[in-house]
Amino acid sequence: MSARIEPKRPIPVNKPLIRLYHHIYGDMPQHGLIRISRSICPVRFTAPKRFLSKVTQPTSELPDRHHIMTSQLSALALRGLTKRFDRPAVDALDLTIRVGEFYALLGPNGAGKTTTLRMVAGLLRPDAGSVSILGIDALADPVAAKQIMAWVSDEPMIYDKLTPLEYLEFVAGLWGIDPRASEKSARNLLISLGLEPHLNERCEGFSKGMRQKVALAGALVHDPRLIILDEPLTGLDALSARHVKGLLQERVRTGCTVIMTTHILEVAERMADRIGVIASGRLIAEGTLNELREQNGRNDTTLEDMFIALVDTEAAAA
Ligand SMILES: Nc1ncnc2c1ncn2[C@@H]1O[C@H](COP(=O)(O)OP(=O)(O)OP(=O)(O)O)[C@@H](O)[C@H]1O
Repeated sequence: MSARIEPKRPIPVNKPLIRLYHHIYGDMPQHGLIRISRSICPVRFTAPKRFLSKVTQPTSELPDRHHIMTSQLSALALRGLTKRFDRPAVDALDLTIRVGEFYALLGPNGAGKTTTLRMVAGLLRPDAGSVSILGIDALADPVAAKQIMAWVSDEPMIYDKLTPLEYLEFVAGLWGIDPRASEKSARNLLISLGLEPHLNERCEGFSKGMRQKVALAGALVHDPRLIILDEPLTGLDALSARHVKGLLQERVRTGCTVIMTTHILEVAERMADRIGVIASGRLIAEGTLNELREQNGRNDTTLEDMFIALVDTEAAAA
């Protein structure tokens, strides 16, 4: 059932909104910041100009697309990245991902994948080490890093009082993009994910898979060059998974870099240019599928067999 949002209705500040806001601005919103203004671009920020200027002002260090494609920059370089909770979760991790790669980060439960990606996305402070995103020191300049990066968590962060189109307008507004300029690409993005029949329905009635797709579309609104996804295909039906995979492959074709964690090894096998396997917070194997096969002396084996053998060997040595 379709439920249009009434114009000029204030949006209460709630948890998903706070998480989204915090992710982009690294700060907390206050009550009354957000107001729906007009039906054509219904979602507007009223107060956070000081934050908007942070994300919209061109950063001189921000590399342009041509420079990214022609330089020797890494899309992501982690050096000695370390995070400890009660024990080490990420242990002096070194990882380099090239521009334009589709990289699958694999590992058993608790290996440190999400913790690594949360540090890259600026949601968790490392105890030690460095994070460089397209040459930008993400720890020293997190706002500049976020301008060129998308983070899609395994728990979709969407504001479900809005329709998908309004949500994307809202996110575009957070990035300081004129909603009129972003409307067409937002619509196309949602359609490419199979959400056309639901463009004007409130997200609150959506299934988990539909919410995941809206969250993915929202993360791509500012045209990021590095897309980081934590388990993006879990819980998606076959058609939805195909839509998501198609969208990610399309982005890679246009020069974006994608880093994805997944437990669905067939997806990594089919889609990834390179695969990294981590266990106990350390990289234990990396390469193309064929390189991994060569390294492990298993010429015709599946990724699943290789993964299980690698993880078993690591566990036995620990
Ligand atoms: N906020 C936290 N507080 C305490 N321990 C944590 C926290 N977040 C993660 N950990 C611990 O850090 C380790 C790595 O967790 P992480 O979520 O990064 O693993 P993962 O590889 O993403 O696992 P999964 O495949 O199950 O999602 C685990 O031992 C986990 O219990």
